[in-house]
Parts: sequence; structure tokens; C-alpha cells
Amino acid sequence: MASKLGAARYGKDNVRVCKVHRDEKTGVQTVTEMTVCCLLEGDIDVSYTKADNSVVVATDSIKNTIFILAKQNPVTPPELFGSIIGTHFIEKYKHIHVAHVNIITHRWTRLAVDGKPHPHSFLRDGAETRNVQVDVTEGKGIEIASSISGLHVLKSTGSEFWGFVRDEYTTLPEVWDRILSTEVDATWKWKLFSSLSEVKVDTARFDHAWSAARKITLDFFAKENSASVQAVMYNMAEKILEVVPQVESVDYALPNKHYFEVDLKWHKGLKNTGKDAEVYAPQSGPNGLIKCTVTRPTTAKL
Ligand SMILES: O=c1[nH]c(=O)c2[nH]c(=O)[nH]c2[nH]1
Repeated sequence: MASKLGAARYGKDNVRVCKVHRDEKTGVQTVTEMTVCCLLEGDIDVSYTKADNSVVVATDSIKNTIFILAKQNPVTPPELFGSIIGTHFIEKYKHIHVAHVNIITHRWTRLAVDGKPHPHSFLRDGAETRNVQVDVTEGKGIEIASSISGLHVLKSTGSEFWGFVRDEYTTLPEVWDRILSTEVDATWKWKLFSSLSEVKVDTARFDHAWSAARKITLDFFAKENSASVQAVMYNMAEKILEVVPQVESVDYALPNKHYFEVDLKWHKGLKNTGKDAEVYAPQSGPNGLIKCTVTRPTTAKL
């Protein structure tokens, strides 16, 4: 035998689900739109190696299950719904041992009409999404990573970058004032949950953590006189760890979306650099990409 199956998982990706919650008393409706991916692992090798489909739960059935579970259960917070989906598959099928569920929740923010929140109209206010990766493993528990991505931010001052390595490869000037712009990708990983019931104990913690992570990210971005993307993202991550005790690590991945000054002095001596800069050229690429993982200091074992 020249080869063996090293790893295998399969399932349905891009399952688009929208659930409308209707409050009968108030008439207020709420919409949750998600894109779900659900991949399964287990004793499925023969479907790859022996063309034996008897172990295959069809990806079409996986899609059907996601819709049925969305009807029968709350779909928010996504950490809970992901845990419900994953737990279903490992409990329903003896030969399935791991379920990997990814949920992207798209924004439908309630419209304000005539100064009042509208009961059933919504606005896609930006590309930002709230995401979860939920990995449910038989005999181990539920691993949850929650994240925000696609949150575009820019500040037009309050950012510096100087003191970096200067050598024969360097052309970048040091700056004490620049535009800083990024698209936030922030992830916070929860301590392992032993079971679905442990996830259910306090589901409000997931919304609180999301609100806190979002607020911390935006507050630090705006308020800190940034020395670099690296320094500001570390401070954000540290603060999230401080306010959400059940989170064990925080990851940030921030592109540095450059806005170049445009020297226009060739045209009648127009001043448009340094303190006179007003017109900039946004760059689509290349961009910096700065990442980090921040964890809690490990306590020494006595
Ligand atoms: O905040 C920054 N970090 C860097 O590592 C870097 N490198 C660079 O060219 N500009 C910047 N800005």
C-alpha cells in the first residue's frame, strides 16, 4: 500500500439561514442571518478508501438538519447555536466523533424611522460580521472561538511610527502623525466547555464578551496615540483578557491599510505633505499584516 488517508472531514459549507423572531405581544420582529459551515469527522475512512457510502450522512442531510435545528432552537447567541448543531451530530450518529461548526452572522441593524426603532425594518450597516468556530469532540468537550471580522476603521491623526530599523533596505520616513486604517479581525478563545449544558449555563456571557471586545477595540483604536499597530493591538487584547475571565487567549490580525501622502509641489508649489497634507492616495496593496496571540501568564506549578 503506497498511501493512507491522513485526515478527513466533510460536510456542508455556505448554508445560508435567516431566522425571524416575532414577539407576539409587542409586534417587534428580529432577524438573524447566518452563513453556516458544518464539517464532520469520525469513522468515515471507508467512504474515501473503499467507495463505501454506508458511513456517509449526506451533506444534503447536514444542510436539512441545520434548518431543522434553527427552527427548534434559539439561533442566538451563535456560540450556543453552534454548540447545539455540533452536539446533535456527535450524539445522533455513533460513528461521528467530531463536528466543526462555523457560523458567520451578518449585520441586520434595526432601522430608526421618525426617530424611533422600527419594528420590522433593518439595515446592513457595514461588512462587519460576528463569527464563531465551535468544535465539538466526543469525550473531550466543546471548544469555542468567537470573533469579529470585517470591521473597517480609520483615524486621521493620533498615530505615529518611528524608531524602527533603519538600514540599507529602508526608505520609509519616520512619522509622528499619519492616517491609521485597518479591518479588524479579533478572536477570543473560551476555556473548554465540558458539554452543551455547560455552554447553556450562562449564555449572556457570549453577548457580553462580544460587546466588550468590540467596544475595547474601537475605544483603544480611537483614544490611544498609537506607536504602531503592534502596540495598540496588544493593549486591546490585554484589556479583553482582563474583562472576560472565561477567555483564555485573544488573537488579532490587523492589516495596515496604507494612505500615502501625495507630493504636489511640482504643481505651482502646492503644499500637501507633512502638516499640510490633506489629499492622500489610499493603497489597495501591498499592506502590512500584523498578528498576535495574547494569553494569560501561566501560573507556575508548585
Ligand atoms: O504600525 C506599523 N507597524 C509596522 O510594523 C510597520 N511597518 C511599516 O512599514 N509601517 C508600519 N506601521
